[in-house]
Amino acid sequence: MESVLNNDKANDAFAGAECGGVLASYSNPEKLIIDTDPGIDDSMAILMAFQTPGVEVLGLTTIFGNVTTADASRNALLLCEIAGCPNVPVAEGSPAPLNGEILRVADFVHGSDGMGNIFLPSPKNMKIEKNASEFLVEKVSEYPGEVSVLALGPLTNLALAIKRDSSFASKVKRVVVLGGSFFAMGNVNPAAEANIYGDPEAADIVLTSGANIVVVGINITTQVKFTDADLLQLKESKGKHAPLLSEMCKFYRDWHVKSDGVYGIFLHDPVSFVALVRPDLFTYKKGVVRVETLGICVGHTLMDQGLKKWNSSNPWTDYSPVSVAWTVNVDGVLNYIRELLMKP
Ligand SMILES: O=c1[nH]c(=O)c2ncn([C@@H]3O[C@H](CO)[C@@H](O)[C@H]3O)c2[nH]1
Repeated sequence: MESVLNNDKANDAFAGAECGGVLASYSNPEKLIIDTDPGIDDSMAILMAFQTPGVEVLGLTTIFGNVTTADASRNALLLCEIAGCPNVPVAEGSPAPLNGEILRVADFVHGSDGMGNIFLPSPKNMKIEKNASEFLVEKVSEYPGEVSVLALGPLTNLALAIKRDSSFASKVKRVVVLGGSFFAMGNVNPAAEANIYGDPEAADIVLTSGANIVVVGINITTQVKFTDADLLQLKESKGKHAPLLSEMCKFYRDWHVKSDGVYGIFLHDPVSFVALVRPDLFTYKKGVVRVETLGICVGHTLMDQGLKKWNSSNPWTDYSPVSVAWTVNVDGVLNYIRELLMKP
């Protein structure tokens, strides 16, 4: 897979980004919508996107997961303001999964404000009137084949966009999904990862939709950590958003110590953003992915790796394959994240 940034431009990658990260020299910026439930690591990824030259953030769409959908919209508006891009639209998404039942909001991971209990003042701007699925359909229809979506939360809004417009899957350029855990354990329970668990029906619709999809599971993202030493380096750095992010990360770090015995943090959402702009830092395997929607393994993602010619058809038969991140260049991804977050 090609990098969004060609080599010459990659060398300039951290110089002089404007709002939306678009440099004048980028005649063809990557148009991006971030579907998100911010969330501490979501906030990191969003601020990284705004700082990345060659990436034009068309808007943020919001979803429940780490916080309620209403709080996700508030945090998304705040993040646009903090990034210096207050006019980037925020379209609020579904308050609940397709089956109507929110099983949990992960305030124990992100604090009751979703930002590590730092309780920032309210944003000045308002969400737009269009809802998330309307906004997603509108933008992919306006720029067919040009809009990428970075999906950092449960996939309800994307499933609703697919239901709203049967050509959505063919018009979206690419969807990078942070979700699932492939042949590894989950983070909600042994079977399920939080984003897929948040709306398994939606995830199954999106992953079998035929869209050009890259899935980054937590079997990949948990390989990329900021240790306590990295967090200290972030705090002491001259990064534009370093003071805010290091304040936010305290709560998230303490959760990792309690929950995983990790003295640091997993960089789930930033790693997924890197998969979008530097796909060359990962390898991929293609296969059909289905999601369990019933029983004790609800939310489990299971991929047919294509290792066997099945004797009869099964629930994986005849669906389009997706690209599943298989390996990650940990140092390459960490360096990319450090550059974006720690450089002035
Ligand atoms: O419910 C959760 N439990 C966790 O342990 C956990 N660790 C991280 N996360 C968030 O869910 C996504 C990855 O599964 C990211 O947005 C994390 O912030 C978690 N959510």
